[in-house]
Amino acid sequence: MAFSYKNIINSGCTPGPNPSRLFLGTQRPLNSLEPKSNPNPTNKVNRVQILNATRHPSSYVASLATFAMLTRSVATDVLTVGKELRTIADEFIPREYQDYYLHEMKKLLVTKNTEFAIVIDEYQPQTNSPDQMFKAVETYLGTKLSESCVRKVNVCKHKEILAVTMSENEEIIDEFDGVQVKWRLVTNIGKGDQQPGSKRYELTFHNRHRFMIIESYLPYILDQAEEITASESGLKLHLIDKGYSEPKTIVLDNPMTFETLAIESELKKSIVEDLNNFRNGKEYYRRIGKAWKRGYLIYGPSGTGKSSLIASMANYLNYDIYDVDLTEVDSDSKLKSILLEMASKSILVFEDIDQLQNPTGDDKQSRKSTFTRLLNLMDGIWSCCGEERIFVFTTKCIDKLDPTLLRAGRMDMHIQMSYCTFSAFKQLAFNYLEVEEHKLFQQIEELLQTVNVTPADVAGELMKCTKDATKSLEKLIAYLDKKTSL
Ligand SMILES: Nc1ncnc2c1ncn2[C@@H]1O[C@H](COP(=O)(O)OP(=O)(O)OP(=O)(O)O)[C@@H](O)[C@H]1O
Repeated sequence: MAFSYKNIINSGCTPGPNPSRLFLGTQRPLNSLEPKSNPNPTNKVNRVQILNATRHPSSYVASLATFAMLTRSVATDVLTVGKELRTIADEFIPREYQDYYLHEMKKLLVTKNTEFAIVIDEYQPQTNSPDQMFKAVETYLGTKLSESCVRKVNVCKHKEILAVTMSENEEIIDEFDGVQVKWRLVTNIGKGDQQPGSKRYELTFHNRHRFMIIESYLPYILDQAEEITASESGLKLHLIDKGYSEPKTIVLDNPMTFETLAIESELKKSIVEDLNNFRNGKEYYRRIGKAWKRGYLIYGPSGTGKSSLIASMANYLNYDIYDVDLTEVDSDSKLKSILLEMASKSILVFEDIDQLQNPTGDDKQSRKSTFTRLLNLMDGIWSCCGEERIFVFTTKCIDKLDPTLLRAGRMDMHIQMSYCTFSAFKQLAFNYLEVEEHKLFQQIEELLQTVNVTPADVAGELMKCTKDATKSLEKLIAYLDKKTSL
């Protein structure tokens, strides 16, 4: 699980207001998160604290606590600190109290030195684009807030839901797998690479749980947030077009499903089976060492249901759709950002791909290079980021496509959307007129064998008179007759 763009602070290594940021995942080995030993563990300040203490046991503890905090900043090597403590205890603390003090001291040191913190910024430092993990944490913590407290409530216009968020500097304790963690929301003051006024979540927990937190808790939050979002607002359609900085997101309001999609039942069955295999294929993809993604090429004339099929897939899998207008995505970095920011369990759609490959007009060169970049990206490392990704390419004309794009591995399944067949018509008649059989069906079956009409054409005719099935079918027959005579 790669959290390549998450900032990690090891507070045991570098405490204080300006902690250094380390990277997890492929960019930095995990052992680099181990505390670094300090070359100079002794420090005069610590001794001053001890000398100022009174001889009362609790005062020693208070002073030693200060000592522990200061020592933490100069000597993170616990063994070295332990030796120092013994020397100090011998020198300044009455023998009968020494064991007690050392015991208390050890507790303090263990507590302070083993705290581990992860910072999740609102924006990614390089691109300034919103961080997915931040959004996920916000969504997840929204469900953890106590109802009795006063909260900031955001009303999202599109979604008509209330999003409850944490107040600044508020702390929330969460528990996962028996481990307690603490969340805090903080505003950045604009130091380093962060925008002033932007927010960050700080997650702290015991050092010994850091692998579990990174490998299980954070992915769990991502999953939970996705589920919460999907259940609250339905699926989303993210539109990525001109001037892309952040996708425009709208609720996907296409009710098309595999039940209502009018295509041959055998084809429908094979698509659903393929999607099931993909969705349940986590272990399989891991075992064969391949990124968990699948490419579909959907081709057919306008109005045969390519977009309807994509909506059916999204509704079936409960995946968001990212609709990318490649003609407007004019640089490598934009394409990379799209792929990186796309949530897992999503469908990335590139429509009318033949137009990119066979461009006409002034922007010929730039479109061609977009196409080449896309091919490279699909095969490259960027397409491996995230999991459960589906790529869908559509074209009205498969013959115009470069064979390199059709290669297995890029396009795992080719789906042809055809003109309206009789069985597709029966599905449409059921959708629009709620009839399964009718005396006019035979005539329509014969006509459909002689004329090419799309399901969109047929649907358009049937919609004209939905209250009277016979009248509606007669209108359709008249339309088909007219087409035949052309
Ligand atoms: N196979 C189908 N099953 C059910 N309805 C369909 C089908 N094909 C088309 N329709 C109806 O026609 C409308 C337009 O179809 P759709 O946009 O899916 O076609 P398309 O092939 O994507 O067209 P284009 O290539 O022009 O984008 C749909 O909203 C739907 O109402």
